[in-house]
Amino acid sequence: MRVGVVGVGAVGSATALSLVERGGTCREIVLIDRNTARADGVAADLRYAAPLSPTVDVCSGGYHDLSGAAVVVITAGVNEKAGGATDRSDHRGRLRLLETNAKVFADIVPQVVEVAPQAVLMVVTDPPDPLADLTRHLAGHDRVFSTGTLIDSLRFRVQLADRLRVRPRDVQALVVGEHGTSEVLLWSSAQVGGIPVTDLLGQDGQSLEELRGEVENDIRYANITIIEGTGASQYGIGAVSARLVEAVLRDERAVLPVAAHSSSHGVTLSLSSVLGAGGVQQMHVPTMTPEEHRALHESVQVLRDAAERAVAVATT
Ligand SMILES: NC(=O)c1ccc[n+]([C@@H]2O[C@H](COP(=O)([O-])OP(=O)(O)OC[C@H]3O[C@@H](n4cnc5c(N)ncnc54)[C@H](O)[C@@H]3O)[C@@H](O)[C@H]2O)c1
Repeated sequence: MRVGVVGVGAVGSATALSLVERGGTCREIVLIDRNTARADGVAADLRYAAPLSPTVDVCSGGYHDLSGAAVVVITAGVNEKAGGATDRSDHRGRLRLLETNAKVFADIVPQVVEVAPQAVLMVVTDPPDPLADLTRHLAGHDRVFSTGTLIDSLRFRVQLADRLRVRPRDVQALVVGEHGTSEVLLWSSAQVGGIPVTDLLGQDGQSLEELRGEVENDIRYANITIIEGTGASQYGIGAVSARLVEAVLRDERAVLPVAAHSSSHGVTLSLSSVLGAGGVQQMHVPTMTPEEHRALHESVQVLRDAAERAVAVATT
């Protein structure tokens, strides 16, 4: 199985490393970047690590090398730091990168689809959900999804686990909607060991409202906190991206909060999605309170506007 990664910056190289280290996910990884020297360098670096994993070849190349690829991961484009999207008070957040990265996608997607018409296309570049809508438009097919709110859901689980002093693996918690500032944290269904987390939190004197505010803030702006330290958020999303490629290649039908086009919402958003061969196979709306429904509705409006803008920018 061949997997392509287009955009070999911080996120693309972390994704490729995670693919190599997961082992057995794919047989061949093709790295493409407009900065060909960078793609060559990352491929050479990873090739020397590959003998420690089950058999996998890593190479750099051009779009023609994607022929026969089962999945192409798109991580090319400007990131939050370079694109000026690191201000916590700016509600647009990652949407500030929309216009610039829509133009990058107008360059990349047709070239990918020409050589790999059967490939599932996974969008990581920000803002990933409107760019996935744009990718569907440019590709002319529906085998497109974005990493969506899986990374946010993992962050939610980790933050809750810290406060509950349990391991994150045992916390079930979802974030749905936009991977961005309008995302919706589903507190009402967050559980540990079958117990609502809201029954367990706030027992040490801190009010539940205050604690919720703190957690929401930590998750909504986790990318900025990381960027303030390192310049780019890469390892978490790299691991997420490799895990999602694996779910597609193995036709796992894994239930994960990733984003695909929902015909009932008329836009790409994260819900409880079933991921396997061909990408997202089903999408289900989790049980929510009326307040959570309202917040999701607002997130959908944000995403619809952004998707329209992305298509307009890329096609004019
Ligand atoms: N979905 C998520 O949860 C998530 C998490 C972290 C970062 N991101 C996003 O991922 C993207 C990449 O971030 P990064 O930190 O790796 O950026 P980066 O600047 O390190 O790398 C981007 C790479 O894209 C390449 N590129 C740009 N235009 C190209 C084109 N037309 N064709 C081929 N290659 C091109 C650049 O040469 C560069 O190597 C950003 O949009 C960032 O915001 C998303």
